[in-house]
Order: sequence, then C-alpha cells, then structure tokens
Amino acid sequence: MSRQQNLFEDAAELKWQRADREDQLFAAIVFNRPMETVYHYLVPPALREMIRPGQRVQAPFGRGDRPTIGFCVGCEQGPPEAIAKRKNVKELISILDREPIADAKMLGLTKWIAEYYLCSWGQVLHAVIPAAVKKSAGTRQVKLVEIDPEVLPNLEDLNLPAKQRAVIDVLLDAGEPLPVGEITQSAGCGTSPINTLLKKNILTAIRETRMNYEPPEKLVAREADLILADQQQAALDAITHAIDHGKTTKTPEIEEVADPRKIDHYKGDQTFLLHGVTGSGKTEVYIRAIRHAVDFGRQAIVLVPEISLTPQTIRRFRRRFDSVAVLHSHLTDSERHWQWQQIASGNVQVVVGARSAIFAPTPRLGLIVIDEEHETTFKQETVPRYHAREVARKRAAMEGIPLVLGTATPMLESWWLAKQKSYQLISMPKRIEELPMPPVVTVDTMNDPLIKRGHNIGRALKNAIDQTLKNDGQIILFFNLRGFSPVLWCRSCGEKLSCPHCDTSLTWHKDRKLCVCHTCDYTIPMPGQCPACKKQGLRHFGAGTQRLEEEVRSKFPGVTVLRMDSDSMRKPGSHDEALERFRHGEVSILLGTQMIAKGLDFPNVTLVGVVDADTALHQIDFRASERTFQLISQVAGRTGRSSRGGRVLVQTMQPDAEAIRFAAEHDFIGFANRELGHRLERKMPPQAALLRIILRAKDEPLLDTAGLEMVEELQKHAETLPDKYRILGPAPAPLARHKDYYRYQILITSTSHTAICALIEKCRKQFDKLTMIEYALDVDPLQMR
Ligand SMILES: Nc1ncnc2c1ncn2[C@@H]1O[C@H](COP(=O)(O)OP(=O)(O)OP(=O)(O)O)[C@@H](O)[C@H]1O
Ligand SMILES: [Zn+2]
Repeated sequence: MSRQQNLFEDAAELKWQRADREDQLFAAIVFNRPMETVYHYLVPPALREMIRPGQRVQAPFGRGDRPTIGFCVGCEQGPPEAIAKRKNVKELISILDREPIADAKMLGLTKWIAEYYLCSWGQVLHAVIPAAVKKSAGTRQVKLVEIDPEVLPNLEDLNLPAKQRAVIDVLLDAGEPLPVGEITQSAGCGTSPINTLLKKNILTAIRETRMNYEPPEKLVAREADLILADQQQAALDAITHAIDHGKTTKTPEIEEVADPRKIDHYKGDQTFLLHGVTGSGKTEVYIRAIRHAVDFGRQAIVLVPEISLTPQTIRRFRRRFDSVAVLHSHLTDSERHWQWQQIASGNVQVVVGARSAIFAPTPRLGLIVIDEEHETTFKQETVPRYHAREVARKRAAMEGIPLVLGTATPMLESWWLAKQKSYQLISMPKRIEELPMPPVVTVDTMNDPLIKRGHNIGRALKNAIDQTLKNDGQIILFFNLRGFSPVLWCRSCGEKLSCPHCDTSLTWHKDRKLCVCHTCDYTIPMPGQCPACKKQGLRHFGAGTQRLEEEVRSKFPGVTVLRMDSDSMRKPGSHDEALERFRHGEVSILLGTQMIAKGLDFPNVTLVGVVDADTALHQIDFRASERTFQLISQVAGRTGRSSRGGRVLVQTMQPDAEAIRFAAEHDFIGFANRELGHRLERKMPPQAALLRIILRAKDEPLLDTAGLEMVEELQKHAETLPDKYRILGPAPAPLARHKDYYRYQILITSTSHTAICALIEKCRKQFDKLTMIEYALDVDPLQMR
C-alpha cells in the first residue's frame, strides 16, 4: 500500500466515524472524588432510553478502569467539546437509579456549592443526598399481575378452566394489578393457574417498588392563631408582600449557575433579617408567613440549629399545620427515605430540620426560614464545608422566593448585609406584651470571697438563688464547660495530663470515672501515678458542669437540680424529657452548657446565672467577643418572659469587656457597631472575605516546608492579580495537633470571595502536587481552632 493511499483511507474513516458520533449520546459524569473535572462517557445503545441527569451510574474510572459510581449531570447529543478529538471514549457500564434522585434544581444548587466552596460537584452531590435515599432503604420489589390489556376485550371468548376463570374474576373485580399472594387467597387456588395464564400471555407480570415503612398515626391537638402584636403584624406584612410579589412573577427557570461570582451581585431584596429581641414572638411570625405560602400550595423549609434542642418549637409547628416533616438525626434509614419521598411528592407542607434540611426536595418551595441564624451549627465542618444560610440564599434566589433569617443577635455578616441594604431589615425591639427586658448585673469575681476560695458560685449569685427559691421561682445556671474539671496535674512535677494524640489536656469526668480528650474522645481511667515523674497524687483543677452540679447540690440541699450537657443527654428524647420536667416545676435549678441557652420559653424562670462569662472570651478566634455577646444575650433572654419578671447575674473577671458590657445593656446595635469597627481595622470579615487553609501531616517538618511552599505560591500569584491580598502564615493552628496529625493554617483575606477564588484557581495545581500532606480549603470559615 502506498503511503498516500494509507492517508486517504484514514481520512475517510475519520469522516465516517465522525458522522456516526454526531448521532451518539454522551453523558457528563461527576465522581465522589476531590476533582473538579466533569468526565464524558459514551452512552451505549441499551442505556440510551433510560439515562437522565440526576441518576447515578457506574462508569470505568481511574487506574485499571474500575467500575465506579458517579452522578450523571447532563446528556448531550454528539461529542462534547472536551472530548471531540479523542478517539476512544469510554462507555457507561450501567444506570443505578430508575428515577433521577437529584432534580434539575438540586443539580444547579450543588454545582453552585462546589464552585463557591471550592470543592468537587461529585462530592457535594454525594454528601447532600441521604444514604437512605441512595440505597432505597425500606423498599421492596413486589411482583404484580394484571390482565393483558390486549386480551381484555376478548375475555369472554376464552374458554378457560374454572380455576383460571376464578383468577381472572378476582383481577376484574379489583380493577388493578394485584400481588400473586393476594390473588391465590381470593381465588382459593394455588399459583399454577396464574403461571399458566402468564404463559398463555393472558396475564402479564409487572414489578413495582413499594415502601415498607408505615408511619405511626400521630394525633396532635390543634391550636388557634394568636392575635399578632403590632410589630409582629408589620413583620408579617413585609414577608407576605414579598411572597405575593414572587407569586405574580413566574418562578424563574433554573438558570445556569456557571458563575459562582453571581453571589456578589445578589440583589437580596427578598432576604429578610428579622432582628427581634428574645421573647419578641418571632416564631409566630414564621408560622403565619409559612401559612401564607402554604395557602398558595407551596411548601416551606424551616432550619433550626439543633433538632433535639427545639422540641417546643416543633410542637408549635405540628399544632398549626396538617403535615410537618421533622428531619432529625435519629431517623432510621427507612423513615428517612419515606420522609424524602413524601417531601418530594409535595405531601409535606413544612419541613423542619437542621442544616442539611436545606436540601429537602420540596417540589414547590415557597419560603425558607432560618431560626437563630447566628448559630455556628449551620456551617458544616467537613467537605462540603457549606453554610446553610448561603445555600439558602442561593436556593431562594434560584426559586424566586423570600428567605427569612431570624435572631435576637444577628451574626455580624448578616448585620453588615442589612446595613448595606442587601438584606431587608425587620426589627422587633419589644417583647410580647411589652414585658421589659430583664435587668443584667455583672459581678466582678476578682473581689468575690467565695470565688477566691475556689467556689464557682460567688456570694452575690448564691444570695440571688436563695431568694429566688424562696419566691418559688426557677433558675437557669449557664456554664459552658462539660466534665468535672478540665485540668489534671501532678503536684510533684507540675506536668499536666494530656491526650497522647492531641494538643489538649484531658478532662476528668467523675460520673464515668474517666479522663477524656474533648477533641478526639480518647479515654483512660484516672492514672494511679503521674505518667511523667511516676509519683502519686494527681490533682484536678478548675471546674466543669459536673463539679458545678456537686457544688449546687451541697449549697442548696433538698432542691431538685438537673444538669443538661452532652454527657447527661446522650439518649434520644432525653432533652425533651428533661425540659418537660423543668416546665412542670419538678426541677428548680437547671444547669448546663449552651444547650440550655437556646430558645427555651419558661415563664417561671426568674433568675439566670452566667457562672463564668469569660470562657468564650479566651478562645483564639477573631469572633470570640461576638460569640460571648451572643451567648450572654441568648441565655439572659431565658428570663423575664412573664409578668413574674426576672433578672440576670453575670460572673466575670472582665466586667469591662465590650461583649459583656453591651450584652448587659441589651444593646446589640451598640455592640455591632463597635465590633464592626474592630473588624474593619483588622481587615477581617464581614468587611473582608476570608479563606482558611488547614494543612495536616503526621510529620511536622514536612508540614512546615509544605506550608512555606504554599504561601510562596500564593504570594507569587497574588502579585499578578488586580486585587489586594493579605496572606498570614503558615502557623500552627490553635489546635496544633489532633488525632496524631500536626495542623497548620494559612489565612487569606481579600476584598471579595471572587478575588480569593481567582487566587486559588492559580495555585490549585501546585497545591495538589504536595502529596505528602493533606490540605482543606475552608471558605468563610467559622471554626478557627
Ligand atoms: N401575638 C402573641 N400574643 C400572645 N403571646 C404571644 C404572641 N406571640 C408570641 N407569643 C408568646 O410569646 C412567647 C415568646 O415567643 P417566641 O418564643 O416566638 O419568641 P422568640 O422571639 O422566638 O424568642 P427567643 O429569641 O427568645 O427564642 C411564647 O410563649 C409565645 O407563645
Ligand atoms: Zn485527643
């Protein structure tokens, strides 16, 4: 063969192949791997009619082309750009879901999350669709039999034996396909007549997926609407106006969300910041706004910080709506799958859940509410590290619906956006029935004789408790440290007992007789001798809730005390039970961690004691002051909620700290203005965008080198970009060692999220070459440890 002829033949074949490929179907697939790439596969003819975006598929992937599960995110006729030149395109192996488990909206939303939070689309999809849904938990395949529709008109012409005739009659009576077992029972026969009819093609068999789970019937006493106070009515009017406005404008098509930077252009005119003081009646506003949306045949999602801590709120929703789905962490797989299906089919009016409920597959969403929007639990601390509020903003914008963020202590991020008019601010400055805010007194513990002697309850607080008990009032004592004492040390050598895997000291848990690491849960019994010098006599130092409980019991003998922290509330339902006992007055003193600071609404609580306001202040975190302000304001808000009144005592060594001073005055705006000033000075959020890179490795020198390389790379590219950047680190993270890994951090601030993305895009390839270490990108980080 001459060379020329050879060339000619190649060209001809290529042309012919190309024409063929124009007809072929290609699927875009993303995998649960930390890679941004979307891969394209050829859809074999057998799967052509079945494949749809949102289904999971199996495709050859990675070394050795191992069958790997991925999500189909799109289908295209003819080869897509990315692979147009490639000769051999791999084929899909199989499709795993009959129906898509992510709809177009979910695909759009997850794509946006991947882009905004700098992670992979495949990872996001994998994370946000519950495992119970992926494995169709609680379903079974049933075989049903029906009369072949073609035979139906000629049934009378068939001369069938009696048993077969009986089978036909049963099916005719039912008028719908039936399971074999049901037919044999009704017709009083065995399976053989059915099999014969199937063979004769008079009957046909079909398969159907059925749910095993049947929810127990729950009867809930209904409750009438309250008459709204003026400020509640005004808040409601603002929100319903937005809903009505959204109703007339067509729900927008799910736009391409290719550009995550769109977040910077949010009009935000439909995001409301409902700033209402504690006890101002925010929940009633949510309920009435949701009712408005439900009346238009729409659904609502309500996010709460932690489901187990909000039994009161959930009950209120259940009493006011026909169908409320509560998504909590104790659902079995079957229940979760059932709930998901119910929500997807539009049978649920209100979905209440923690952060992941923002992904509930409501078909016609009308409103999203986030209660206590300042809470840190709305941020996920593993990949994808999303904040439910940002996802809610995006979802609300995509669906053209309002978002309501409610709190007494807005996060500065939200307050800033309200000041910028990106959010519409609604204020409810008064408590229900114009009840006054409780007076807050700060007690300087430096001068307290009891505290000096090692007590946790100082003289003023003790007197206040005595008096409250005398008046039959109830008391909440807030102390944000669990365990008996946070430090164990050796009297002889002064060494502290530390976790061998982390950079933390072990906390003594007297109830379980164990020393526990609060970051990795490592536990040991109390050692008989000091591990360092081998002498006897370890001492514990400082106090946690368990020690406080002992002190309260000994100071107030005969008084019922209840401790609420994550140790005493392990069992599902124990919060609810504890709070009910408190509500019914069986308990006089409720003490605990931040668990008791949220949302509780008990009219008889006339004293709140903050045992140590300083614990949160000492965290290495630029939000330490903000957190302290929030905690004190929230816990103070638990009292004075009825005409019985109430007061608050705050024990602190820093009565002049801004967070404490402003919280004592119930002055959020004063605090926010002051704190915004500090943030501006320090070029920290909310006026700057922040990215935290966390690096970890088991070898510290290696980590140090990798950190320096990363910073060098960042600096090199930062100089070439138009925006200004500040790059801090590498430095050991506040939690410098965790589970045997050393941890370093790099902080990057700039004017916008867009600017930060641009910089990371430039460095990403180089970062990924650092294979000896692991790194994580945390966009808008909340946890700084
Ligand atoms: N219009 C009303 N008339 C009478 N009582 C009301 C009204 N609205 C709310 N309440 C009652 O006032 C109390 C406080 O309301 P709610 O718990 O909604 O306050 P909140 O603003 O969410 O407070 P917090 O931020 O402290 O959780 C509840 O007992 C509620 O039933
Ligand atoms: Zn540990």
